[in-house]
Amino acid sequence: MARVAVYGAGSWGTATAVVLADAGCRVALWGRRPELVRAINTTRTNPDYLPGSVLPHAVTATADPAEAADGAEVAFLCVSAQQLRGALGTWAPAIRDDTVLVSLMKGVELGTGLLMSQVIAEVTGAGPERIGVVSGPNLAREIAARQPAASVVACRDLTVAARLQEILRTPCFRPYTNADVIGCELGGAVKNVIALAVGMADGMGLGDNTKATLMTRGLAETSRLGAAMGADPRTFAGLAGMGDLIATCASPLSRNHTFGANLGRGMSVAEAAAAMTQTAEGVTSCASVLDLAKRHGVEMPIAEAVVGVIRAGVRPRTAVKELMGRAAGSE
Ligand SMILES: NC(=O)C1=CN([C@@H]2O[C@H](COP(=O)(O)OP(=O)(O)OC[C@H]3O[C@@H](n4cnc5c(N)ncnc54)[C@H](O)[C@@H]3O)[C@@H](O)[C@H]2O)C=CC1
Ligand SMILES: O=C(CO)COP(=O)(O)O
Repeated sequence: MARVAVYGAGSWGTATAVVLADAGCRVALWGRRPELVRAINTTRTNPDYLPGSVLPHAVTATADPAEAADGAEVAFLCVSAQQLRGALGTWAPAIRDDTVLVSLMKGVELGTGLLMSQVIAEVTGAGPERIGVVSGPNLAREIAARQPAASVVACRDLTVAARLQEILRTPCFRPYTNADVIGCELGGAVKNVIALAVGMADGMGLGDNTKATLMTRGLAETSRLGAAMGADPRTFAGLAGMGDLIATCASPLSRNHTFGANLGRGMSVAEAAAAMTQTAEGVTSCASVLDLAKRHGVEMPIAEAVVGVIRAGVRPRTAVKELMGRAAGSE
């Protein structure tokens, strides 16, 4: 039985712990707050982040990073993207040198423009053969309810990706391997920004033509950035690209979509933020995505419009007018 650790007992860390336990692993789930850890171990649920889902007995929560790391073949990392660097700095001394480090996150670090795999490499010094990513259309509540879904496990070393695939595979969760770590991470991070835009469209009462346009052109700008960063263009047509974009933009369960919809209905950014109890990564990562685009000389008009709304107080209706007023182009 593989022993694994999941660092971060939020909604996705907890849902992934369920998948891993279903796949036959013994799972140590690290949580920051001892009271939540106690609640998870005594009620077999995560009342704060995944209420209603019963956790398998193979999942044990702990607030001690060393206890979580003990004997772990893989450490899955899942806090909000801007918190990874600091949190990993505290976990890393407890984690063995041969443990594979896997990001479950979908964001880009502000200031550095680094993807989560790159932050992991920088903080721990781990090589690419020890760093993986899981990304795909995986809304936590549907995964925890064991609805059939697929995902991508990416690692530059495909032997490691195949091992991760084995560790995560269940009758309800089907991971595909990919060596394109950067493409998978970009697909996940940028779709959150596009989901904010689609949410705004929904909130403004706009229909399916508008949303399809945002999703398709959003994927086009994601692919342009990916090409400039050396990603494999095929990744964006797959689960970590189009798949996740569709799920997130279509689902009322998506926090990014919800945040955008609240803005579209007329809430201010502060009001929309106050209405959230969980992470909507696109709200912070939109600025780092746009920063990456500028560094690579890539045009990302939808991401730019989202940054305008979130950071500069542009009204969503004005952002739509600006997008529609851009110079005509070819597809
Ligand atoms: N929820 C979902 O459906 C999915 C989420 N993701 C990604 O997973 C990442 C985490 O998201 P969720 O689990 O959904 O967020 P969440 O808001 O449910 O949980 C965030 C977790 O991070 C912890 N945390 C925050 N700051 C911390 C710090 N400084 N030190 C230690 N822990 C800290 C919180 O206590 C909480 O456990 C995001 O990048 C998100 O995009 C990816 C796939 C699906
Ligand atoms: O990444 C996700 C689904 O794949 C979850 O999206 P949200 O973070 O918008 O809820």
